[in-house]
Amino acid sequence: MRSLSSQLHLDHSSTDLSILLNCLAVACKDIASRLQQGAMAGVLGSAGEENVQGETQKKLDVIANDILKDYLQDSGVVRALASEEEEDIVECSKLGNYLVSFDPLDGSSNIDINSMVGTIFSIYETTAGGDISSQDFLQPGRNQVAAGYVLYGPSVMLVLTTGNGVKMYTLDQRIGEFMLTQEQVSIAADTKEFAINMSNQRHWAEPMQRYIGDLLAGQDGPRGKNFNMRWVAAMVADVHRILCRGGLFTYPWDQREPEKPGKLRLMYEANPMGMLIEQAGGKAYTDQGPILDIQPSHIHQRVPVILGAANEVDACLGYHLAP
Ligand SMILES: O=P(O)(O)OC[C@H]1O[C@](O)(COP(=O)(O)O)[C@@H](O)[C@@H]1O
Ligand SMILES: [Mg+2]
Ligand SMILES: [Mg+2]
Repeated sequence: MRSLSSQLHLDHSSTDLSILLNCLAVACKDIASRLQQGAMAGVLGSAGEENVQGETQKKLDVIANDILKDYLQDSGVVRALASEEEEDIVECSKLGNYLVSFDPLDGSSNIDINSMVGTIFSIYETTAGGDISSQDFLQPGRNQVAAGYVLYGPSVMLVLTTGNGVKMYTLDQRIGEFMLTQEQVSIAADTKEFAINMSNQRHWAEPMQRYIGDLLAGQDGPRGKNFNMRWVAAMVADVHRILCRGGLFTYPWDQREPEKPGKLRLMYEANPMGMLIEQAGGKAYTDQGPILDIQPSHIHQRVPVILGAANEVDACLGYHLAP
């Protein structure tokens, strides 16, 4: 069995990138241990504050954010970070060569019901030595040098790409190490499973209404096959299922808040998941084009997301192109 650090060494990741990835892994082990304590440590429930997105923060959103910030600031290799829970970027080390964006706890509505949550991260290189600003973060997802997530489920898993496929690691709790458990993750091009929050159906655009309507029609409809549906309400867990057994995930545009073109955040949800999905042979799009080609305009920008099995993403996009 190979540990994360041995694998990073074999992958020829630059030393600084290995330091950064190991540092993220340690921070997530710390978060996992707080989650495991749950109600016993008094960490459940609301923090009584709102984040920059106007969402009520859970105590664990704040705790996970602080843990990641502390470890990354002390790593010596991070120039600055951006987080869902921070309005502005946070400067780290002047000598650092990496920019890290993260969602400290994805799926936080699951915390209080002891269901799955995760940490999602996206890494860019930077040469910005002097002043650094949020502008330095506004690079297309195509420029990411690494992306991944840690899923806090029945087992704790790290899923990582450094641009050469996707690997899965499982935390061996006895020795406190992430061990390589799947070397080549690959998503089948076809699927019979989709993930969407159906309660928003009436708010979607007409092409998405038609597409999902045809999936629901099953073998009697134009698709000629029955589809199953799953929704964990944590993108990290829904994407993990897709990497494990295929499927399509979408959080589409809807008309509820016209100034927000989607719910999911580009820099620390859509881009890192987009890189993982593409690296596993799937597709990651908005209704306009590939997520990874978007030129971001804001660190907290939102986008519609359609990702997963390549042929099914194409099928969904076909409805958006059709007259
Ligand atoms: O509650 P909804 O509308 O189904 O939204 C669920 C989506 O919201 C998110 O939870 C947003 O993430 P946060 O918990 O980090 O805010 C996604 O992970 C998930 O796909
Ligand atoms: Mg999230
Ligand atoms: Mg979050």
